[in-house]
This record gives sequence, structure tokens and C-alpha cells, in this order.
Amino acid sequence: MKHITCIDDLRALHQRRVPKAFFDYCDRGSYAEETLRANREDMQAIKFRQRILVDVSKRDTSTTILGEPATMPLMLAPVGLLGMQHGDGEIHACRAAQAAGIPFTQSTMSICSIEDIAANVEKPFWFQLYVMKDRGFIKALIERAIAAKCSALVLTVDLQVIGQRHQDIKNGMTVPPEWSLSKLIDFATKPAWVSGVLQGKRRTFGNLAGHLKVSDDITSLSTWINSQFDTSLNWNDIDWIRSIWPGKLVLKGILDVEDAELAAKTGAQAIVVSNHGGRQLDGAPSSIEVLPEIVDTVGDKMEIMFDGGIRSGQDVMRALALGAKSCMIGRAYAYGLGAGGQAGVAKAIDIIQKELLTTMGLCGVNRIDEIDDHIIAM
Ligand SMILES: Cc1cc2nc3c(=O)[nH]c(=O)nc-3n(C[C@H](O)[C@H](O)[C@H](O)COP(=O)(O)O)c2cc1C
Repeated sequence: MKHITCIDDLRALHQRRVPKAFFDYCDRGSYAEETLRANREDMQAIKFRQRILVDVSKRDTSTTILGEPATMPLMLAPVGLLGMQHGDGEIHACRAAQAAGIPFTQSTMSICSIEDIAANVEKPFWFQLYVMKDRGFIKALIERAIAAKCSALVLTVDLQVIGQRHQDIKNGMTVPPEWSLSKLIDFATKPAWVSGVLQGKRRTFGNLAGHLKVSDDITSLSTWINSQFDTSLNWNDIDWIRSIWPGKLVLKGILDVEDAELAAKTGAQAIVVSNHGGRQLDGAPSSIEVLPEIVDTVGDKMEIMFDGGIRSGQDVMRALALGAKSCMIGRAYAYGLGAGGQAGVAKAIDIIQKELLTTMGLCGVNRIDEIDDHIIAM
């Protein structure tokens, strides 16, 4: 990994090492990808004030996230199917996060189960929940997260209806998965990926397999999932979740100031300002565009987390400057996982931390809590 100097390098390596269908699943967005692009373009439009001759010899990225110490204001976002980017991907990503001293969030749609991860890592991790129609299964899933000592529940609220990703359909990432000669040839040219995934514990949805009345193969479980997204889900259901989950609750997928105000009344400790990485409502604003207004409205009532378009420490600095307390990365670490397993995720985190430290120095700040909009060039 010596010649890997930035997240784009990890992305290029991921693209070379992992079959196209899985790389595209990670990389692309919904419909015309306007929101996916806006996440990056609006981020890059924010410019820093370069400050000089400030003593920046005591720079430190440490902070707290949900009241727990963290080495930097960064978390690994829930990303589905990590175990298809690299065998046992969820375990590798969680280990890298814990070694770096930051939280890892497991997706409901992961390949490893909650129990697989808990048995293979040293510290508690966060669990992300999609609420399905089968409330008996969801209750049991929350109870499994409690039993595994997960330290926060991240309830994703922006996926009642699924945005279409054209490229997934073209690549046969469908239910049932489509097999073509070109796909088989693609797999055959990625032997390291194939052997890694074959050596992994599972090749299906680990949190679902063995817990439903349908068969455990990926096609049956995908069909079940597609029939289970609950379009009737609403604010009242949060009380039901809170009656089962006693711990810290984070609502992920808030993009509108009115929703942020409603979220602040639920008793959740935090929200993630997010548009699901441009994978859901295409034409929605970028997360960074709406962040300041949401911070102004509810920033004193709950912890504001941010995601969408972060590919560098500079981007973390931008989100913090606009009021986020911490940031999640999705693709940035998934590229690392596809590029090189646990070492690749560790590299992604290390790149972002070093960039953040340097950017702090060049903007004349030493501590995370000194970062605010005074570092932005207006
Ligand atoms: C491949 C992929 C799968 C994802 N799966 C989930 C998921 O299972 N649950 C969830 O809440 N968010 C999911 N997300 C959204 C991420 O948690 C996060 O909001 C998004 O990736 C942030 O944008 P970024 O990729 O630009 O950092 C996924 C994102 C990607 C790229």
C-alpha cells in the first residue's frame, strides 16, 4: 500500500480487484446521479482560509462521539454487502475501525451476522437498523443487537421506498441475480477476490439467514427483503423501537429542517444529516448544502453527525466547520476494503486522519472543538 496516497488511489485499486458488479454497486448512485455528484461538487466548492504563523505544534484530532472518546471525529457508515467486496468484509472493517479508535456501524444488510462480528472483534460496535414489515423479526433483531452489546442503534429513515440504481440493473445485481458470460469472465479474472469471498464465513445475508421461514440462499432472502420494506413506517414507530432498544439512538437520513425538528422530539441522541450517499432521492440537495440550516435549528438539542461525499480529511474539516460534530464515511472505506481488506480500510482511515491534521495546521487550529465557520473563506 506504499504508493497509495489518497482515497482515489484506493478506489482505482478496488475497481481493478473486485468484479464490476460489486464495484459499481459501491460506487454508483440512483437515477441520473445528480445528488451523488452534488455531494462532491458542493463539498469541493467550500474553500478554507489559509492562516499563517499560528503555533500549530499541538494539533490533536481526538474528540468524543456520543459521549465516548474517539481518536478523530469519524465513523464507518453502515454499508450493505461488505462481505462481497472482501471475504468477511464486515469483520475486517470493524477491526480496522477499532484499531484506529473510531466506531464501526454494521448494516442490517451485511454478509456477516451481528454474532459473527461480535465474536471476532474486541469492542462494541454500532448496529444499523432497517425496519421491515415483519415486526417480530425486527424486534428479535434489536434484541440480538442488545445481546451482542452493540453500543448504538442507527435507525435509517430514508429508505422506505428504494431509489433505483440503473447500473445495478445493467450489471444483473437483481433478484434473482443474473448470470452472463461477461460476468463469469469478469469473476474468472479476479481470482484473489473469488478465493477471499469463498473463504469467508458466509455468502448470503448473515443477519437474516436462519432467522426467517424462507430458504437461506441469497435469491430467496433478497426476494424476502424486497417484499419487506415498510412504506407505512412513520414517526410513531420510533416510540416502538425505543420501547425495545434501551441504548443510544441515532436517526440516519435527515435532510430537511422540518424533519430535523421532528427528530429532536423523539428522544434520539443524534441525527445523521445524509441523503444515503446519493443512492435514494435523486434531485435532493447535497448533505453539505443543508447541514448549516439543520445545525442552526437543532444543533443545541442533539448531536449532529454528517455523511455524503467525504473523500478526504479536508472534507471532514469542511463538514465540521459547517457545524457537524462528527462524520461518517461510506464509499471511502468500502474502496479500501475492496482494495486490500482490513489493511485497505486502515489505510483509508489513516489517509483521512493525516489529511485532517495537515488541514488543521494550515488553517491554524489545534483542536477539533476550535473548528467552526471562521476557517471558511466566505
Ligand atoms: C454500497 C453502499 C451500501 C450502503 N448500504 C447502506 C445500508 O445498508 N444502510 C444504510 O443506512 N446506509 C447504507 N449506505 C449509505 C451509507 O451509510 C452512507 O450514508 C453513504 O455511503 C455516505 O456517502 P459516501 O459514500 O459519499 O461517504 C450505503 C452506501 C453505499 C455506498
